[in-house]
Amino acid sequence: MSLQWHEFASKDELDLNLAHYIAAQLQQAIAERGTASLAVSGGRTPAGMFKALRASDVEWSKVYITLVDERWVPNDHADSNERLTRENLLQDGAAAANFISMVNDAATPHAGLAGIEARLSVIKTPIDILILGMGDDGHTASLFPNAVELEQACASTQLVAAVTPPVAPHQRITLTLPTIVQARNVLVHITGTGKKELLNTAMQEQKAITELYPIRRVLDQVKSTAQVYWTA
Ligand SMILES: O=C1O[C@H](COP(=O)(O)O)[C@@H](O)[C@H](O)[C@H]1O
Repeated sequence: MSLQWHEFASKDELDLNLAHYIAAQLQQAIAERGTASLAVSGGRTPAGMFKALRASDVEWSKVYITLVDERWVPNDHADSNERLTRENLLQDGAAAANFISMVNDAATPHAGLAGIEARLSVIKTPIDILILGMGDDGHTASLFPNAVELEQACASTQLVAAVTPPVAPHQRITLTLPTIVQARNVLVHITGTGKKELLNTAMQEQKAITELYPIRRVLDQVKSTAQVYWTA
């Protein structure tokens, strides 16, 4: 496993550079394979990058977009990663992209899982570009430390798994670790000195640490060189 760091002087600079890179990768995938697949994270970090990306010159109708993970809430809920993506990325030219939602009408993600798995079959794997965030507890996607479903989600042969975060709100659905690490291009998008320190801690060579932080488990198994996009 190797990590390539890109550091920026401001959030605007990070958002523009990351969006520019993703747009170029999407166009390259379209040129090579006819379509491109993109999996995006939610949370507080990506909105600015989404706005920059939607302004990029990409053949959006050839792009298939899904989420890295979703909170099990209606898609117009304030905490919905789909709502964040629709409001900030799937606008203007990018509205032509094909979006695959990660929620359905089932009462729980466990009950809805088979339907979401089937729906995601339109996404070609390995996913071309996959953008990870990281929480303050070292979770990435919705692979949470100490979640009862964590080991299953890290070993599953399925695309998605249902997860119950021990502390964070809402049950979740997440791409499984094997789905994530097979992606052609894995990007980690984080901001703040706390997250930089946390990621450096998670990457230390101690077995207890490797097992503690899901971000480490993922980055240890990524097939390509993962790239970190960071600003203070
Ligand atoms: O709950 C989630 O958290 C992580 C990190 O979010 P952030 O607000 O700290 O940027 C995010 O990557 C994930 O998609 C989301 O569901």
